[in-house]
Amino acid sequence: MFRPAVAQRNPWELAARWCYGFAILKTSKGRFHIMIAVQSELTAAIRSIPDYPKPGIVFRDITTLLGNPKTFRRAIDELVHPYAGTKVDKIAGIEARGFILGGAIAHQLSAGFVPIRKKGKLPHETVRIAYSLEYGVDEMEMHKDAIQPGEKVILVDDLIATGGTAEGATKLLQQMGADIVAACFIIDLPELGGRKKLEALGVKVRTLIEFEGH
Ligand SMILES: O=P(O)(O)OC[C@H]1O[C@H](OP(=O)(O)OP(=O)(O)O)[C@H](O)[C@@H]1O
Ligand SMILES: Nc1ncnc2[nH]cnc12
Repeated sequence: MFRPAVAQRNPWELAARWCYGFAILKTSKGRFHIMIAVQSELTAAIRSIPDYPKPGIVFRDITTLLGNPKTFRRAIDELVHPYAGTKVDKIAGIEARGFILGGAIAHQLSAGFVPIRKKGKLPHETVRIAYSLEYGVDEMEMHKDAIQPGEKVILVDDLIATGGTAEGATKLLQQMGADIVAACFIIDLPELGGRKKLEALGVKVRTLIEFEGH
């Protein structure tokens, strides 16, 4: 039977719904403010080094963020919170800085950790892929038995620039049949278009802060 949406509802139910909506609004607004504060804190904790490793590149050095217990914890908490309480089987970390973040995230989510390494470093049977990055080309690999088909995996690295590295890692994981929940980074260099590369492969991208330029 047709029921007008509002008129026949109990006024107490309407009031309860209104309060609930207000609470959500308040909470998300609160979270928005917290996020801006966290973003400034994380941005300030990163050291920028011009012309490293090549002229024209501003190297975004996260060692300063990692060395500060408060900002290291904040970054990990922010990367973890959307997945807290959800089932994640493995965190795949990209060598080298993705290992530091990925290990901490895996611990928080009670997930396993899978290293994606530069070629020639892993001792057992591997799958390998060539990839290009902002300042060169290389090859990366992972152990063939590191991921079982259908496992839920989060890919982690410190920074996405051209997206060549993360794209290579995504392709390796997809080859192994991983169900990639998301790819997470502290830093995005949006002008270099990495996010779009991953999204074109059907991967959700989550980043905490952005820097202009290279
Ligand atoms: O989006 P892209 O253009 O591919 O660049 C991003 C990659 O570059 C950096 O690693 P780097 O290659 O410098 O290796 P490292 O962590 O071993 O120093 C960074 O940690 C990412 O892995
Ligand atoms: N500008 C940059 N800073 C740090 N790591 C990077 N990897 C690619 N580009 C980078």
